[in-house]
Amino acid sequence: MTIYTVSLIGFGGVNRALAELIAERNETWQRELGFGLNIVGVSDLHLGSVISPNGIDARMLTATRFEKGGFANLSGGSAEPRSLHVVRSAPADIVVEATYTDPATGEPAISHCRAAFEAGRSVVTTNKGPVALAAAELKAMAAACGVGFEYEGAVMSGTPVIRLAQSALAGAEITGFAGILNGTSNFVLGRMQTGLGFAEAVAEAQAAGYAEADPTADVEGFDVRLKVVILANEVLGATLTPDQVDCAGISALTPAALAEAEAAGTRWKLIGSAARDASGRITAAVRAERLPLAHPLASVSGAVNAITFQTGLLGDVTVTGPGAGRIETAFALLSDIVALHRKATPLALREAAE
Ligand SMILES: NC(=O)c1ccc[n+]([C@@H]2O[C@H](COP(=O)([O-])OP(=O)(O)OC[C@H]3O[C@@H](n4cnc5c(N)ncnc54)[C@H](O)[C@@H]3O)[C@@H](O)[C@H]2O)c1
Ligand SMILES: N[C@@H](CCO)C(=O)O
Repeated sequence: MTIYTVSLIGFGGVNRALAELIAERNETWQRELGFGLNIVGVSDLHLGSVISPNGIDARMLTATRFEKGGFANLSGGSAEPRSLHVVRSAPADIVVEATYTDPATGEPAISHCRAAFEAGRSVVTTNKGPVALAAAELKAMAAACGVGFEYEGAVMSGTPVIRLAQSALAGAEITGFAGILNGTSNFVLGRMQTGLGFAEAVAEAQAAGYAEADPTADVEGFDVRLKVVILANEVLGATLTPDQVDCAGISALTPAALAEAEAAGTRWKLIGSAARDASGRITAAVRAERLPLAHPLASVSGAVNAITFQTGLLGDVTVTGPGAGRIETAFALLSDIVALHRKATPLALREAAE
């Protein structure tokens, strides 16, 4: 049986949810997936850090209400986050990067990834920054270091999109995509349709764990712009950077504007799209669009996302599912670890025979 040791970098909604899944399902995973997970390091800006080569009890970690700097009370703990130290020194096969997404710099996550690869550790991440801003460099570095780099949760949370497009749709001749790629803004639009104010709707999305640390990224389209860049580069072979994608969000829409659209048989949605034209040029955009109610994306509600891939051989292929949420996104991390496990196990992953 295989046990992978993991370090959790960032212990907010998503990595805490992964720890909960480990606490509840590790034995099932060992039976059904062929591996289990053992947490050997955790760091968080607010809580501090802890390294324990023999493992940290996931149940204790998730059941304890830690105060600021509270990891100092654990054996091997410190009130300081020391994230790079944890990445380098905790004996993890896999670093799970789930700190906040910085849409401008991708930091500190890019540095965490680089340090992990240098230390011979694979990385799985839900952080859009490193993937949108530095994927080419990081993929090359991971390959050179003989480790893995997976990031399915960077787009549409736990709903499979990146691997689906790259694997299951390989050869289908994808020429473009358009979709609802931000759970928070879609949730906010839906709540505003019921008459709730913009600020109250955003607060609800934050409480549900959908929103970014700075929800401006959700409602102004910056989060979708990162996802469009990721998908265009991963699926269409583009080399886009965020500044090449026109971007507008939903903050100018009022409940009255939404109601007026509805009365006219249309609905506002925040759409991210990219397409390759006949000359091979790829263009991409993020903007609120007024869709006819019969449009397949018009009925996608709440934090659900949906994307339609335009393909040469299959026509349109639409995938829909959760686009945000703590457990949903933790599942994406699990799916990344499954992918590492099945990829003939990168060099840094150790097997512990029982
Ligand atoms: N929540 C979702 O639905 C969702 C879905 C897909 C992707 N994501 C992405 O996953 C990541 C995590 O999301 P989340 O909802 O858990 O966010 P969160 O804000 O709940 O947690 C992020 C945590 O990272 C910590 N942190 C910040 N800087 C750090 C550093 N330098 N070292 C260590 N810890 C640091 C913060 O203290 C916080 O606890 C983000 O990048 C987000 O964009 C989230
Ligand atoms: N804040 C993001 C999380 C998923 O990337 C959203 O609402 O879609």
